[in-house]
Amino acid sequence: MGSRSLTEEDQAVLTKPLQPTLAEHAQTEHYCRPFVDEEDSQSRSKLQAPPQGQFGERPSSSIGRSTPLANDDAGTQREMSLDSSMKRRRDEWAERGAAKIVKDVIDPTTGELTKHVVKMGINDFKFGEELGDGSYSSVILATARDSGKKYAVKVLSKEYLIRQKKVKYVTVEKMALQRLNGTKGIIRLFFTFQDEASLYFLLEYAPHGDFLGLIKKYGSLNEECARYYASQIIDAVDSLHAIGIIHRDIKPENILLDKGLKVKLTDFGTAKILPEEPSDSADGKPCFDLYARSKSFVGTAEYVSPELLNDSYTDSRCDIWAFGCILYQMVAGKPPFKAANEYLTFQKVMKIQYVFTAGFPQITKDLVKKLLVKEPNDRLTIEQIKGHIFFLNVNFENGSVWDDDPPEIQPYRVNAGAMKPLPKVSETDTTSKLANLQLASRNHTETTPQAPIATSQDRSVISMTAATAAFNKDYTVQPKFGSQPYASLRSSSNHTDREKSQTKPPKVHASLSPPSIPTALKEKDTRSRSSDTFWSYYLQSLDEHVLLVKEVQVQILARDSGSPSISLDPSAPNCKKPSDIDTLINDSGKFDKRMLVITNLGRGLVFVKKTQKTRKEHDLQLELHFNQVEKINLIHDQMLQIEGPNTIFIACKERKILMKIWKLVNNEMGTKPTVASPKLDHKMFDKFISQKMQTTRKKAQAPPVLESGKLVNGLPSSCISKGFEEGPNTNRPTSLQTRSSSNYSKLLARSAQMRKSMARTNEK
Ligand SMILES: Nc1ncnc2c1ncn2[C@@H]1O[C@H](COP(=O)(O)OP(=O)(O)OP(=O)(O)O)[C@@H](O)[C@H]1O
Repeated sequence: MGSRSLTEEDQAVLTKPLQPTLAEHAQTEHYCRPFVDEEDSQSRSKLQAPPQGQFGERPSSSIGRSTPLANDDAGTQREMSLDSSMKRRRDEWAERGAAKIVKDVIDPTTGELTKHVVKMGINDFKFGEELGDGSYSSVILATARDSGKKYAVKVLSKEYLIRQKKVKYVTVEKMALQRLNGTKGIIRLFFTFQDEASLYFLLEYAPHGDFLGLIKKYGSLNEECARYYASQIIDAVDSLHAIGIIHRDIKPENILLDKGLKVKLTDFGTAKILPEEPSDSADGKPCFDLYARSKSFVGTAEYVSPELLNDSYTDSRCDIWAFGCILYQMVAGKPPFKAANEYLTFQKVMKIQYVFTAGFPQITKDLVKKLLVKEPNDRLTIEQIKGHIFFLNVNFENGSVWDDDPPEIQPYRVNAGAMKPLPKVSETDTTSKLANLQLASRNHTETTPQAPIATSQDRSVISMTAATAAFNKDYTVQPKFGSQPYASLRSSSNHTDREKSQTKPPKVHASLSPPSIPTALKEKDTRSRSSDTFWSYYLQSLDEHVLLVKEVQVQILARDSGSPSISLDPSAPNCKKPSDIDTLINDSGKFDKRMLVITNLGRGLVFVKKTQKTRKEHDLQLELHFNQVEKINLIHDQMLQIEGPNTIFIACKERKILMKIWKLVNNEMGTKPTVASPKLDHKMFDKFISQKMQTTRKKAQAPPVLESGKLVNGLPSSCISKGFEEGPNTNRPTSLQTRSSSNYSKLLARSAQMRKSMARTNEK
């Protein structure tokens, strides 16, 4: 490696933009003061640049990052062994690569303040621990030798940048940070310098790490903390946009916490710097087109906006989408869109497929719902966000957002206050902030989250904008049919719950204990507390997407006279929209029909209408019989595909529900049923799943594919067999631009095409 491999053009790109001009440095002179004094600077400019071994060697890291070692004895020894030509090159770089800083110096004889230009480079700092590493840089703690002040130095290997064609990101990052210098909530860039092998960004040090670390440490943040940080994040985003910069990769890892635990946005490598538009505004403020579309495939899967995936463009509203994801994550402890791999995450984002965790605070939920909206035009604007009731007591005008100390960091705990519905205001009260924001909310079109799957005509899939759940505590509801626990109903998609359900046999409750019914609903209809009314309330308050609501024919037999059965009636109409559920409820608030409801949280509910007073629901054994089922596929561990005249997909988190259905459908196909034993079922299913998982894992990042030509996660399997060879699925999401973006673009384009052609085939 080394400079010889660089073309002149590369050198020009790398050298020129990264050398701040005197004018640029003049802005930062007051920050430069700690580094040098007059005397030092003179000698320092003559100092030798670091030896090749220190900064010029190929790094051992697989991605080829260059990490400066501490300037220690080892370095001195290596320096002794340098040959003279290397020393000469290094000296040249010390001169050429140093930053020129304008510095105020008091003349000792006259006492006058004069400006001097001094050079600052690698030898002015002592390097310490690595603070973090990104996809194309390492960030190292550096201490100024003279003042002892701490800085974060972002080190980028020139060779890696060129090889990976990332030079433009560095240029963009520098330009964006220079434009933003001094903006509240943005990490400060003091200056940049370079040596033969690396580029260095001298950044303000954020000693409390990144926001992801904070969320992980506490698991989640309570509303007060979430509000405190959300107000800073949105205010920083507002400032960015006001000066024509779109971040495009906002995520918790790119939000640092400074010494006062306040927000500092960082990592502007994939930012979009907007050109200034002609403006006739009287205030003379620069004008930018924040809706100018850009086609770059940048961002991070979990925070990427749906318009980039669906329509291949983004604008400033992608930052608002990311803000919505982060707000959700603060309270829920995990991002709203997360799957086993990026492909599946994209699928969720494209379909706005997310659910609120149990007990998610109402007001925060309202804001998140209005941010995670597919159509960018329907997303709240920053102004509307600041006016949302979530920020009722936050004053964005007087600087208190940045001046106030952070509250004590506490995780979110469900509390009665958080579950209160949004306060109402009168239409006539237009003076208060509350009124404005309520009216703004009213005018805002609420977008219905879409059903997670929508590819096959045959599939009976509907989506439901769920009304707010009012589950004050996590609960386990276990309807008991006969001696066997049948379905475990859980209030959240919480992993812990799931894990528990996978390792322990399910708890058996004596009777079905209902989740708490929202007070408002209780008031609305107190006619009946019968189980069917309960279920209707329950369904309406689910924070889930209903995948299937199907009328069923029920034949209930006494326990001792054989297996009772429930069969899906293929001729019975499917519910097409959520309000259809209401049509199935009669005047006295009871279901007229028998229904099977499958939801995406694993609440595969079978509502069985009691036919005889004497018979209790929990004494029934249920079976599902699907007429003319041709084939049943376990698409992955949470989804069954049942093929036949009515092909349906059933998504369940609860494996035992899938297991039961799978087994019973198999039975319908002629396989002898095994003796129903929940334990046995679990074992069999565990075995099946672990085999499935092993095969899946072997296929690296590719989503599970069963057979070619079959739909997998809503897409033909042929679409998804390639393109995921890069990058492991780590806990810390990585930016997309660091991978081969063409893979994703191609993949998405191909899958869109396939979906279209499948839809056409279905129509025919
Ligand atoms: N100023 C700073 N102070 C403290 N730590 C920092 C600072 N800048 C960066 N870091 C740490 O280094 C990590 C990587 O930094 P950064 O995101 O700027 O690198 P990158 O190569 O641009 O990453 P990405 O993969 O997101 O593109 C951050 O997540 C953070 O933990």
